[in-house]
Amino acid sequence: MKFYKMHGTGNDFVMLLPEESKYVESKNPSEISKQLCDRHFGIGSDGLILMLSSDKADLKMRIFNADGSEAEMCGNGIRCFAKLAKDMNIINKDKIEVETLAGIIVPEIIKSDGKNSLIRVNMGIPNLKPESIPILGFEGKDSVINQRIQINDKTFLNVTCVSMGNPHCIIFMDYDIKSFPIEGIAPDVEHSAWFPKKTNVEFARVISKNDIELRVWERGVGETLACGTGACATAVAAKLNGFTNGKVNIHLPGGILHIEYETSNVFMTATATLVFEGIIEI
Ligand SMILES: N[C@H](CCC[C@H](N)C(=O)O)C(=O)O
Repeated sequence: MKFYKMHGTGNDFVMLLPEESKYVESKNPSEISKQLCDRHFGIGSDGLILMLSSDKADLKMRIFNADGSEAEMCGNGIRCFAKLAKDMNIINKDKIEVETLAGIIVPEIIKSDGKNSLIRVNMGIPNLKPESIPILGFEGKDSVINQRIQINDKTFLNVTCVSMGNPHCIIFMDYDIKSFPIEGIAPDVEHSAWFPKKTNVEFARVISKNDIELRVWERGVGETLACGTGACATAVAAKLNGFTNGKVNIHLPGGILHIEYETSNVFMTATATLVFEGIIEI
């Protein structure tokens, strides 16, 4: 089976074209994702992305995490998806509509030099309602902004929660997040009873009105070099808390994601890169 290995600011994916995607979908995509994403026994990646036909949009994208769980959306992944669909002539336009479990998402190729493409994505409208994150314990509230929750007997956190179709729990810190041992608390947050569908966990330090430093512990993966929906959710959370303006550079270990958010849709601009292609037996 042919596959394409791609990344968006260091968040890497095994990508399949429609024929292979249909085959995998007809088998057990969750198990296959675990096999292909394994960094020792498989190709190695943060996730598996299927490219499928859609009766609601130009194409349909399904994203499976390295642990086999299916996510609603993937920001870095949809940039890779748009690049691959155009480069392989699956679609012959630069701006496409993609059906996802988070709704119709619209990536647009701004420029491309073959290996790398610059892509701007309309990521849709963030959802702040507790029942949409979902997070328990805030019934009747409109949002969860800077709220204190207890994670375990020794950990209390001030959190802001945002859904980009997938759940995000953002923790703002005012000290060096590079050296902070996020693996010490992130898994407990990811699997906390507060979050019935688990959650992605963001550790953010505001550098200026236009810059945030970010590390992300992703649901179903662990720490990644970048997270597109996480960067969008963090930009929304920072604006809601009055920390930043509408245009924010999110500085992640894998690179910078440029986010625009005023009051409605969130836009993300960054690159997508083809690393290699290959054949694997499954
Ligand atoms: N692990 C995420 C899905 C991948 C999102 C991330 N890679 C991105 O770029 O948005 C979740 O379970 O919600």
